[in-house]
Amino acid sequence: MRASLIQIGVNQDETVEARRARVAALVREQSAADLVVLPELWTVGAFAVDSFRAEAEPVRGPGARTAEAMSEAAREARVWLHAGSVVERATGESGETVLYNTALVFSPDGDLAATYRKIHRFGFDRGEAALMSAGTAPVTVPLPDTTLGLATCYDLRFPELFRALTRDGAELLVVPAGWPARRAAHWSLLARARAVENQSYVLACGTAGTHAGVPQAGRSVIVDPWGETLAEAEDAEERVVTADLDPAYVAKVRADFPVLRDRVLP
Ligand SMILES: NC(=O)CCC(=O)C(=O)O
Repeated sequence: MRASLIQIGVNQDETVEARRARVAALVREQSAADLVVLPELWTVGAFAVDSFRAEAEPVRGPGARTAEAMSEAAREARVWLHAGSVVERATGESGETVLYNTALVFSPDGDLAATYRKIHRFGFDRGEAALMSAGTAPVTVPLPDTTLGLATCYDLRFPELFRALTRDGAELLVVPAGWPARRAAHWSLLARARAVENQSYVLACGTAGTHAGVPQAGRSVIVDPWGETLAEAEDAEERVVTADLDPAYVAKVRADFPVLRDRVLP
């Protein structure tokens, strides 16, 4: 199974509309892959919090511009597409507008197979944490040969989410992100840690460029269930990171070194 992460350059000299069209073309170029992954909030920029409200969009129906473009790109390339995340505009219980940081997964037929609303919002009391609502449910997505577990950026710091995904059957943990260069060391370390402790592949796709004055780490990485790095972007330029994964290797690592069996706490 071939996985390609597209480390999108997110710079504010490009309009969201132009970036959406450019990214759709990049996805279509990846027709040799089985699974393509995009980063977090690549339309607007994960740190461009002042634009979140204006760029929010539904994930289905009229006005779902990113979902529509990504569905079409997945169908044309015939790939599973984790399209990163968008600022989702939804309606709350009292009819008010609420925003979520929502990841989208499309099948090779272009169907929206799953959505995941980011559970851990970044910013402490500001930015995303103040503007967006939190998701509440871990999400796994069955593929023909494996199961994806979904997490987004800051979620990477919360091992209990990954353990819940593993309990739910995940074997490929997919983490779109807009991770800043300043904390690049944490990114690489945590991606490998989540792979080793869950004996899973980790596909962690960051952004390139600088948005809202925050230089991005890039360094998208694919780690195998033994903690070996299979492919990694060496910098924060826009590039594609590709590796061949063997879904059966997850079961082999878990059987040969059965640490998950020794869990004591739930
Ligand atoms: N967009 C994010 O979730 C950023 C997370 C981050 O900067 C960090 O965890 O450090």
